[in-house]
Amino acid sequence: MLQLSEQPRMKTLASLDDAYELCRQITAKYARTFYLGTLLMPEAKRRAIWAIYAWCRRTDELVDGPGARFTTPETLDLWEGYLESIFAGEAIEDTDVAMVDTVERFSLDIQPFRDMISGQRMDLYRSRYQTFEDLELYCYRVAGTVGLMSLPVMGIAPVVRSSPWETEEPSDPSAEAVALGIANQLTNILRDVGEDARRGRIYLPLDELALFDYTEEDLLNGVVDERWQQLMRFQIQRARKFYVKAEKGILALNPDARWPVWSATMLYSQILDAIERNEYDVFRQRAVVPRYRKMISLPLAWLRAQVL
Ligand SMILES: CC(C)=CCC/C(C)=C/CC/C(C)=C/CC/C(C)=C/[C@@H]1[C@@H](COP(=O)(O)OP(=O)(O)O)[C@]1(C)CC/C=C(\C)CC/C=C(\C)CCC=C(C)C
Ligand SMILES: Nc1ncnc2c1ncn2[C@@H]1O[C@H](COP(=O)(O)OP(=O)(O)OP(=O)(O)O)[C@@H](O)[C@H]1O
Ligand SMILES: [Mn+2]
Repeated sequence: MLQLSEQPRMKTLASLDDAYELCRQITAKYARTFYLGTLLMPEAKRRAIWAIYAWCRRTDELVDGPGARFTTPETLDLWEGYLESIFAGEAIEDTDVAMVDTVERFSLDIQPFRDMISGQRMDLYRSRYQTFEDLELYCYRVAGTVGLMSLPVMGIAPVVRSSPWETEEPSDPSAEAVALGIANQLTNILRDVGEDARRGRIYLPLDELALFDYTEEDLLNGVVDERWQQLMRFQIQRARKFYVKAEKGILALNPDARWPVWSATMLYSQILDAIERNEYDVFRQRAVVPRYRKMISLPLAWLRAQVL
């Protein structure tokens, strides 16, 4: 459970190596899908991603973790104050020591971090989304921001391959990084519909439920029928469009970041396939990607990173 220290400046902080080690441990413990991806990165980038992950995880825990019931808007104000300190070069807690270093090394921008906190604020007062526009804003804040935070660490390739006869839109790495975060978050939402419903939360847009003649009550009761399956097909199709947009951005990344990002993308998007295999029952079974599928994804991602 995250506890904000009350007299932060009184204690001795971790060394830089110990702080990064702590961030690695947090990532290994919680990021079942992404940790594998980070292991494929060069050391300096991998450490920075662990520091960012640990900060994101701690932010998420404030509203989603075991101590969440003690979190108020004031807790998030305090957390935002800690963030400002990190960007001013001053660590308050042990893992911040790694963040201060990462922020300086990769010249990170504070705005996506602030935006993530405002996304967590939404979770404090909101448990319903009327339209996809509302939901997309939430997804940008809690996950699209991760793309913007990670992009300077991953790095953009010096030369982006393109040809004069190219008719496609040019790549916009920031927008594509945001798209990957949104794709992941939509996947996460679809996988966790049942778990969230048990906490009284519905992330799927209510106007889209209505479009398929499916009610909030149906969802809270875990009804799986033709209406639900149609609704889920629609949601999965939309999430896949975000992955397609994101894939273009991977090509623009520095070559040493492409394999890990391809891996994370392929691993995470396969959760959608698992939902389909479960015939859209996200209430009684958790959609998981089998180990053997994860294992074959890594060499496949490597190949894509070489040729795409
Ligand atoms: C290699 C890689 C993809 C690294 C990014 C790792 C990172 C810094 C992740 C932070 C995740 C985090 C704790 C976010 C807080 C809010 C939250 C919980 C969002 C959901 C993540 C799911 O994590 P979870 O721990 O629940 O995972 P499990 O399902 O339990 O396995 C999210 C769904 C959001 C994750 C969003 C991303 C990883 C965005 C990735 C985008 C990029 C790396 C940009 C790449 C650049 C281009 C141009 C495409
Ligand atoms: N503080 C914690 N201590 C121990 N285990 C935890 C803690 N927080 C989460 N977990 C476990 O880590 C796993 C990943 O968490 P899960 O994906 O369900 O939540 P989340 O990532 O916070 O959700 P979301 O991505 O929707 O915000 C879960 O199996 C959960 O039991
Ligand atoms: Mn999780």
